[in-house]
Amino acid sequence: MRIRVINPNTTESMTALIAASARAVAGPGTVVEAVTSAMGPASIESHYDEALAVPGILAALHDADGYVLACFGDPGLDAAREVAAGPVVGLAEAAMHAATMVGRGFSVVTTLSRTKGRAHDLAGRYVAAGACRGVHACDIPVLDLESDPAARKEVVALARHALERDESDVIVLGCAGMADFASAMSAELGVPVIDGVAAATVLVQSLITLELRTSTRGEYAPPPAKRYSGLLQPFERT
Ligand SMILES: NC(=O)NC1=NC(=O)NC1=O
Repeated sequence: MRIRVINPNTTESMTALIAASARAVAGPGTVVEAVTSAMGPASIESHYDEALAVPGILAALHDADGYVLACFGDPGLDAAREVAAGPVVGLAEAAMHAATMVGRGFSVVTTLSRTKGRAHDLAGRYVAAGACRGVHACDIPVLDLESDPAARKEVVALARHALERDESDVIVLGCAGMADFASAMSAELGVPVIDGVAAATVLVQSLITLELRTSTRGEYAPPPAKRYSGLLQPFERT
């Protein structure tokens, strides 16, 4: 099977990080193709960035049996499900569901404080009330996670604080850029630390194995044919 892992930002080095995390959990019969969005923001740290990341995501939804949206804000997830010919899973969706299966309450450790509301909104959509005990931001910009040597230590310290403050028992990493922190953090903290890239890859792989794809019966039916003009003209559907 082929899983296309889409980095919705335009930073190639993050795509490489994401690819490594996805490939580490892919099964023997699974080919992971990681792609970088051809257009949009260098990183996604606001509603504006999320909005401008969606066209690049939609343009990448082809040539695979299933798709991972490799950004913790799950940008464009519902739109992607209307057009993709295979299952589509977001990082937050996968990580939060996995967290509820290995603990009673999880804390999210994410990047900028301004993205905390989005994480709360997604938790409200994906998991039962009370499952997400808190969302904490390290206020390290997404692209600095890779370049700042102190970043991992700060994220670990914040996760330790979150576990105590929230009385939670699982950590969800709130950014694809933290993917390579998960296993070392789990060993250091003694709790499950969930990387959404790995979780989403395994979930998409499972859905494909179960021969499950997004239902086209109702809300996720293909969009009605219509004209799109200007820069979005290539998205025209006939
Ligand atoms: N909460 C986040 O930092 N989300 C993200 N922004 C990106 O560019 N990739 C992410 O995963």
